[in-house]
Parts: sequence; structure tokens; C-alpha cells
Amino acid sequence: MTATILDGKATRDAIFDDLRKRVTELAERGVTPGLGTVLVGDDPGSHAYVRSKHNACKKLGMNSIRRDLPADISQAALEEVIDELNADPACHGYLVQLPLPGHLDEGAILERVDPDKDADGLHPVNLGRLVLGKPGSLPCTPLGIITLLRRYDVPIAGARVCVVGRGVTVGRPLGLLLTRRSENATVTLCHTGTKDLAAEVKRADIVVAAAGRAGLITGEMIKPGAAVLDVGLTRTENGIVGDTTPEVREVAGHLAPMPGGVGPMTIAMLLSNTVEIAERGLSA
Ligand SMILES: Nc1nc2c(c(=O)[nH]1)N[C@@H](CN(C=O)c1ccc(C(=O)N[C@@H](CCC(=O)O)C(=O)O)cc1)CN2
Repeated sequence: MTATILDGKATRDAIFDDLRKRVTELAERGVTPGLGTVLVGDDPGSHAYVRSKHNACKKLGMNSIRRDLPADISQAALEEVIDELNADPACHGYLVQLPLPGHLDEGAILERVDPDKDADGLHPVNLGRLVLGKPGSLPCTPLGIITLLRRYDVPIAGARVCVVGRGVTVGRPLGLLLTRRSENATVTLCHTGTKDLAAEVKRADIVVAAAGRAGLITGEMIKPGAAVLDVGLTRTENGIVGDTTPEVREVAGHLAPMPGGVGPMTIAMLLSNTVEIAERGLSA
């Protein structure tokens, strides 16, 4: 068996086509949705992601506001930038690119973002709304994973899902999303304390590998025909590698590869959240 590829780039492009129409409709009502980014420091990966976000805004006819800040910025100065974006009516939604340099209090910065402008869905208020099933921005990578599964008709309701990795951007919120009534999956959240990872993975109809450990999930751990989404990203001398080994493709029924699977969906969901915030502003 060779897995059907869950193509994140093609799916992102289809989502962009839909978003372009919504941006045009908003423009007809006098609103141009605006996305802000806050980037601290010189990490080349973070710079590349932020660049992609601004390029995507341009493609869709959205405004974008960029705040690039020095690596040694103080907590107080960064908080001032956050306060400015909170007050800027042209900025409908924004994000603080993670990770932040170690001297900054990341939690305090994320909490300072106006939850109703939180394009990333990572503000504690929005994570709380997710727990309570109330409307709010949803975290982009988990939302991208569910959108990709739906696009390829991979059954979610009743599926056993094994999420490997308990990070705040992917694993934890994904567990919450998948166990909503609308998704109805049964989720096992695995982490470094899991006793028999191979056994947990083997039971799953859907495996999400988001531990950030290259090659952690091997072909023999996968139930034949399962859907596997590789979200781990490790940069090596030979390029990017994911959390799954190449043989997984021969066992899985569906595979979101690294690269080209979930990553492009993250940016699509970020723009979708921003357009949604702008639409909400008009209907409020
Ligand atoms: N505030 C946030 N910070 C970070 C997030 C996030 O969602 N919000 N996620 C990641 C970085 N990220 C977006 O910000 C991101 C990561 C990867 C990709 C992507 O398209 N990856 C490609 C391959 C990577 C490459 O070529 O360098 C892929 O999977 O095909 C997009 C966005 C951490 N920080």
C-alpha cells in the first residue's frame, strides 16, 4: 500500500480561493482585513514564516502590519507594541511569532494580546472558550489538521486518534478540538511519560506526530491503512525531516508529509481566523 498524500499546499490554495472572495465582499462593505505580526530577534525560520504570512496577505488583498523587533527588546517595550496593535483599528487580528527569546515572559505577552484580536487562537481566553465550546479563534495548526482530514474525507467521528506531543500550539488544543461533539473522536494524548508509545500508536486510526523528534514514529508502529499526519520539524544538513520514517508511507492509508502537509495549512488557518474576526466586527 502507498498512502494517499494529504496535500497541504493544494488544500491551502483552495482555501485561499475562498478567502479571496470573502476579502472582496468585505472590501465592498468598506473593510480591508488586516493581519499584524510581531517578530522578535533574528531566527531565520521565524523570519521565513513571518515573510510567508505577509506574502499570503498580499495574495489575498489583505493589509498586513509588520513589527520586527530586536532580540534584546525589554518586556516593557514589547508590551507597548502589543498595546499599540490592540488599539489599531486597521489590525483586525495579529500574532506574536513563537518562540520568543528566553529573557521574555512569553505567557505574559500572549495574555496581553486582546483575545478578540488573537489570530493565532493561543490566548488563554480563547483556549478557555475552546474548552467550554464557546465561539472564538481556534489554534491554527490543530484547525489545519482537522480541515485537511475533512478535505480528504478521512473519517473522524468514532476514530481512535493518537496525538504524540503535548505542546500548547498543537497537541493539547488538538485533543480538545477532536473531542468536541462535532468531531467525536476518541483521543489518546501521548508524551515523554507514555509507557508503551508503540502500542498506543498501533491502536490508532489517525496518528498525529507532533513531538519534534526526528523519526520517532516508524512504519511498524502504524496500523495498516491508518491516516498519519507528520507535524514534527527537524532541520538537518540534508534538509527538513519529520517525526515519521519514510516506511510509514508504505503502511499508512493517508499521509500528511513533512514538508508539504500540515505546515501550509497553519498559515491558511491564520488568514481564515483574521478574515473571520473582520467579518465578526461587521456583524457585531
Ligand atoms: N505564533 C505562532 N508561532 C508559531 C506557530 C504558530 O502557529 N503561531 N507555529 C510554528 C511556526 N509556523 C507558523 O508560525 C509555521 C511552521 C511551519 C510552516 C510550514 O509551512 N512548514 C513547511 C516546511 C518548513 C519550511 O520549509 O521551513 C511545511 O510543513 O511544508 C508554516 C508555519 C512555530 N511558531
